[in-house]
Amino acid sequence: MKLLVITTSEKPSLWIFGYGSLVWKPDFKYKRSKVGYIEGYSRRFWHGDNFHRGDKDMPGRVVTLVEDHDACTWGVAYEVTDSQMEESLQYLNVREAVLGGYVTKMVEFTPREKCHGSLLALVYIATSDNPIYLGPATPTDIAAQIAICRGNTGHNIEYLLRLAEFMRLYCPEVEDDHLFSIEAATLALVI
Ligand SMILES: N[C@@H](CCC(=O)N[C@@H](CS)C(=O)NCC(=O)O)C(=O)O
Repeated sequence: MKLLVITTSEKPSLWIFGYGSLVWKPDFKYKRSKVGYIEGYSRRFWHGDNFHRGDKDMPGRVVTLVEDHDACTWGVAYEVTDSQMEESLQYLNVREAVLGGYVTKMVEFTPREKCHGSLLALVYIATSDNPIYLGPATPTDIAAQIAICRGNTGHNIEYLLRLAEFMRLYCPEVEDDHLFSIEAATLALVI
């Protein structure tokens, strides 16, 4: 896949859009970040995770993007420049692609600050032909799975609650029924 590296009078750079664990744990060096959204996708807990938040016997549930013409998904875009580009892509290739089953796509990102125009950004998406793709389930069933799964990086509950916390802190105006219904159902199970 060809990446769109933006070359300006300053320095070549690449924007990477995160909408799941990347919003609260990018774990790579970047020049700056912007909160904003991409259009035409919904965020769904429909991807399995048998490494970070689950294992082969009990895969956890993590988010991916599904095409949805009328929807938009909020997250964070990170700008990486110079050596940060190679370092971040190498790191994310292992974390997202090799261990997570995500593939890359270029999408149009719109920052919240309206004074800035839209940007092209790289995003990691797990498609339905992915071997660990779990697909749709009710919030109750997704919660029951998240409540009992953990993996090499930690509990699946942490993954869910950190994402919900990000949305409340940085996107308080956004109504994400899918995310918050799963959060409520999970907390009802564990508290
Ligand atoms: N690609 C999405 C989702 C990324 C994601 O959650 N990937 C999992 C891999 S299955 C991950 O990195 N997990 C790390 C963790 O759970 O702390 C994003 O942009 O945030």
